[in-house]
Amino acid sequence: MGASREAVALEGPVLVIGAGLIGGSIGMALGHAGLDVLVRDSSPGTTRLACELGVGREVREGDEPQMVIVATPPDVCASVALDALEEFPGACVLDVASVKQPIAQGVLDGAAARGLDASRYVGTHPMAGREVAGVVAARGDLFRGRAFVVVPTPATSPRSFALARLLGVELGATVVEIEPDVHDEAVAYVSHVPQIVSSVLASRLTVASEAALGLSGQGLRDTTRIAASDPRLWVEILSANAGRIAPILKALGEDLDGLTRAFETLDDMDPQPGSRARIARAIAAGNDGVARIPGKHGGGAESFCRVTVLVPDEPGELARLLTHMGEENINLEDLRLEHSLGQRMGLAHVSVTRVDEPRLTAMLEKRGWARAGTE
Ligand SMILES: NC(=O)c1ccc[n+]([C@@H]2O[C@H](COP(=O)([O-])OP(=O)(O)OC[C@H]3O[C@@H](n4cnc5c(N)ncnc54)[C@H](O)[C@@H]3O)[C@@H](O)[C@H]2O)c1
Ligand SMILES: O=C(O)C(=O)C[C@]1(C(=O)O)C=C[C@@H](O)C=C1
Repeated sequence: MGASREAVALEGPVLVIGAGLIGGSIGMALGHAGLDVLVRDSSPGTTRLACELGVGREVREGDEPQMVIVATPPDVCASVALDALEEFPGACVLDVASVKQPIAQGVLDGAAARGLDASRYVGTHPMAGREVAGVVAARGDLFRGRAFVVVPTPATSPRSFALARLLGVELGATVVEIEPDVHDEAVAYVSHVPQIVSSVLASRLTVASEAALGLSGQGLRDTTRIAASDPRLWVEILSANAGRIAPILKALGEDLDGLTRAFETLDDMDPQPGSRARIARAIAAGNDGVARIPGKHGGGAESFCRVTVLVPDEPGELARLLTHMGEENINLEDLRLEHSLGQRMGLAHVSVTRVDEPRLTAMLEKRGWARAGTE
């Protein structure tokens, strides 16, 4: 498939079906690039909201999209894609779901049964998202610098494949081609099991005391951010990849059982030899695993520099820091706050481009802000 590419341009119109976080973010990015973006959601109110938020415009009679992007939950992707193949006979139809094999199979089987042209279908998966759902959380720069996986089926035409690649490029992402089952095995490791572990870990906090939670630092926040994800969406994603998730969870369970035994014996008056070594091995194996993740923050953030500034916990202080940056014409790329109840200082993690970093450092010094580190 990769070898035979046609000269084709992504010109639009592009119809986005499913105007949530991902569909909305794609629409915003493509609209920003000057394409005519059409929006359709099963909820008419969401369609209107998406249009008001700048995702695109509503579909009009006679519209003939060049591309249809299905950004609905995974359980309905295949049927929505099949309906789109039927409704728009000139369009390339793709989906962006987090699992690929069952959807590809559903489209191929459905197309054969309904006499539709499956060569116009191609699966994709932008490897970027957020823990919040819905179009209100959409951002046009969500996919910049991230992987955009293109997952053709044996039926996908070179034209559809080329258009899907062009979509990834237009989103500012790095295009990667993978087969459906290889994709699903990969995301079980890098996305699905991490989601489950984060959720299970965070669920332990429901029995922790208020006093304990008041001590929460960045370690807990780093490991639980995605525990805020939407259960309705994730039950569909995870159940569509159950066979690949189960063995990884089983291995994880065995690791946890071994560690549990080690901690139980360490707690005895006469601990068994080897328990400390077992714990050390577990932490060291984690070092090995994390060292294999390419790029510290994943993709695009590499080009940013994160400066941590101490901000007094007083009204208006954060606004004062941002005003100082604005006055020096330093563009804020991202901002994350770390602040725990009862602490007199908060940490503002301010991301700027590497080019802006020296000016930010100089400004902080000049205006008397304390810096707690730079990454
Ligand atoms: N959230 C992420 O981090 C992420 C990242 C990459 C890919 N994905 C995939 O993108 C897809 C959308 O996820 P999301 O996070 O944007 O979800 P979301 O809940 O924010 O949006 C889904 C939208 O689809 C609409 N919808 C549901 N059924 C529909 C139908 N039959 N026809 C038209 N619209 C319908 C909903 O009303 C909603 O507006 C999923 O398949 C998901 O696996 C999600
Ligand atoms: O960063 C997040 O919030 C995500 O959950 C993104 C994430 C991921 O696991 O990397 C989640 C699901 C998607 O299918 C793709 C991306």
